[in-house]
Amino acid sequence: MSYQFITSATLPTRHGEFDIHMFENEDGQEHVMLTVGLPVVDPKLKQDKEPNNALNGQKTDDTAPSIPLVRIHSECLTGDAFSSLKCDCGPQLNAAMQAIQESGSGAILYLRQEGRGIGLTNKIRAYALQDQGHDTLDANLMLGFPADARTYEMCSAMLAHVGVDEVRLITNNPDKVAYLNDNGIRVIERVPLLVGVNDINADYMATKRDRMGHLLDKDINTKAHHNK
Ligand SMILES: Nc1nc2c(ncn2[C@@H]2O[C@H](COP(=O)(O)OP(=O)(O)OP(=O)(O)O)[C@@H](O)[C@H]2O)c(=O)[nH]1
Ligand SMILES: [Zn+2]
Repeated sequence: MSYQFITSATLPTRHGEFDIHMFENEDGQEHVMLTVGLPVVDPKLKQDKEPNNALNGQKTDDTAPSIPLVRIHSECLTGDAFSSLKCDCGPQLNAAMQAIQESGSGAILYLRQEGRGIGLTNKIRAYALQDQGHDTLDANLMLGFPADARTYEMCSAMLAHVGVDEVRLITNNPDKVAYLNDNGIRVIERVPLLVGVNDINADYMATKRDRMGHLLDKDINTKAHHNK
């Protein structure tokens, strides 16, 4: 699948101003990238790596803070827009936007892969099964879906648009780190992000840790009481 840049504009937010870039694949599926301090690379200059780096004004030295801070965020309408307490997505998105603004250089890749890639209606079907006592992973399997149906293949094209091939990645999900490292984007550092844990989603977080390989503290339940 190929991904094409369509258009961009500025986007002022309560965290600060971002540039918002729109990408589309052949099926018309849209993905969104918010950036700070990352000039667009002229595709005509792409063959020559050194001039691009100089053009970007980044990576002029090799110290970690000059490497852009990047968050790959999968769409979660219920968490991102409706303040759902069933997951940690909304607080994660806000914390990442804030951290990227403070760092002065970075990107949010907002991937339209709602419900770990099964879509919103199927995620709500999975929520209905969770209302009956099944966990997030079993609910997906009971509906005939894999535990996680996402891909990160669009990330390379999106990051190439702003000349980024090394990142400090904000995530607890080792799949994202592995995917980037295997596909030409070097993850220099994984930056953990533990926000938005509460009494309602503590079991969901524990399932992600115990059954889905997420790199989360052992004492999530304790954290729930002072990290709302
Ligand atoms: N199918 C399904 N999707 C869910 C459920 N809860 C959240 N999601 C989706 O899961 C995605 C977020 O995935 P998470 O596992 O929370 O986090 P992650 O992106 O893998 O990892 P981090 O980078 O550490 O946040 C979003 O697309 C949500 O819509 C659920 O119970 N079932
Ligand atoms: Zn969510």
